[in-house]
Amino acid sequence: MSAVLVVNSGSSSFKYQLIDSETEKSLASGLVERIGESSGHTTHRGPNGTSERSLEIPDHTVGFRAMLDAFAAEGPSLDENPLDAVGHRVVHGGKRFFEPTIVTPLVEINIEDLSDLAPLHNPANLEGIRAAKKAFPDVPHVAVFDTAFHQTLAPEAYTYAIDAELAERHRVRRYGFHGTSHKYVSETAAAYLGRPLGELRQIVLHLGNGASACAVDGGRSVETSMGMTPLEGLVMGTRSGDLDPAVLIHLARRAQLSTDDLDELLNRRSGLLGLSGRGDMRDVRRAAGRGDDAAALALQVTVHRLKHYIGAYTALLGRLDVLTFTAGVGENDAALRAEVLSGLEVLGIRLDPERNATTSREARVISADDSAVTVLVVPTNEELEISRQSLEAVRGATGG
Ligand SMILES: Nc1ncnc2c1ncn2[C@@H]1O[C@H](COP(=O)(O)OP(=O)(O)O)[C@@H](O)[C@H]1O
Ligand SMILES: CC(=O)OP(=O)(O)O
Ligand SMILES: [Mg+2]
Repeated sequence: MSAVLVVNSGSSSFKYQLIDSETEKSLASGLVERIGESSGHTTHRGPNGTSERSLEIPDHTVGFRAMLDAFAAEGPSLDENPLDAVGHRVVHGGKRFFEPTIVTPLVEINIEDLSDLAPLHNPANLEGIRAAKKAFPDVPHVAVFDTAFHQTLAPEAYTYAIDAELAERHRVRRYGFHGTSHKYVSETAAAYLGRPLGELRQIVLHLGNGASACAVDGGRSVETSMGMTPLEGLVMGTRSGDLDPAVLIHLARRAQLSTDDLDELLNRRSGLLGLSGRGDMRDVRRAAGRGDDAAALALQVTVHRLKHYIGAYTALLGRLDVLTFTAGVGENDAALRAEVLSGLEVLGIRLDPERNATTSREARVISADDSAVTVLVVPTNEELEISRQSLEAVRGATGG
């Protein structure tokens, strides 16, 4: 059996999955967490169940080694499942990368060059690539970019209304992110409903630690809420999402915040964390349930912003057929889904409370039978999509 190893690196963690190249079955998956802290943690799910270890993981190279140790100790054996490719999630591909791309030294330089446009993500993605190349020097490594799916945005959607020449020189425009997830989820939604992708107008809400909305017309991304960087748009775990750009100017002048301070503030100390002191939605919800006003407001701001985007994207699409929730919060937080959709009957959206409250790991309908818009929960699987695209790239390169 041959397989694809997929690495989804974040700033302080990475997720991985070993996926059978023929059957697409997940042979193993896991998570390496708290990289850079003194007490790192690995979770590995293989053929013998789940195993966990705590150890110091100073960087991604050590983290990658810890993952290989878990494969060696718990299986499945990487010798018995030779790798066709290692697929890497890379968040920012700029204007250059639209396709899954075999990683060469030049590609690495380009990914590094885009780091200032995705400071939480691209440096970590690159560290993961370098660690993986050291461990598997003879296997093709493929980068799959979050930005790729949004290459179909029209100029009026990707252009910011600032000095055109300055914007061009500094690559300032909307790129959009979570594209691998938006693509996978919108295609899965159409297949699940047995309706032609080309005829559907969809909104996908990817609500994880990072969060973004995407309007998908006939399978093409036509608008998305993240912008030049993964900071714009929805309220996220630690990121602010939308705000008046003059807030930055004001804080620079009045609170003497430097550009690095502002970067840190908006990317790492805002969103749910900034509003309520907690960046994890489960903690925010628990606190709100106990009567914590700051947590309740954080939820209200999150919900208000989501309604705003659903309305705007329905208008842009001209009609809405399918609305899908995905990622950690979208898949699991039934209360949030109900809050977001309440009052949206004007758009033809009617939730079925019982269907919404059901927990499941499968794609499912949560709208009422008389809802004009079909509302779904579809678990995302960025790793599966990356493995598919990695195999395509490798087979394309070898003409196989
Ligand atoms: N049962 C749940 N209810 C609410 N939120 C949840 C639940 N389970 C997970 N989450 C949220 O999902 C988020 C992580 O989502 P995920 O898609 O894994 O994000 P990322 O890939 O960005 O790390 C966490 O911040 C957590 O708040
Ligand atoms: C692009 C992005 O925000 O990714 P994540 O949600 O994994 O942080
Ligand atoms: Mg994610």
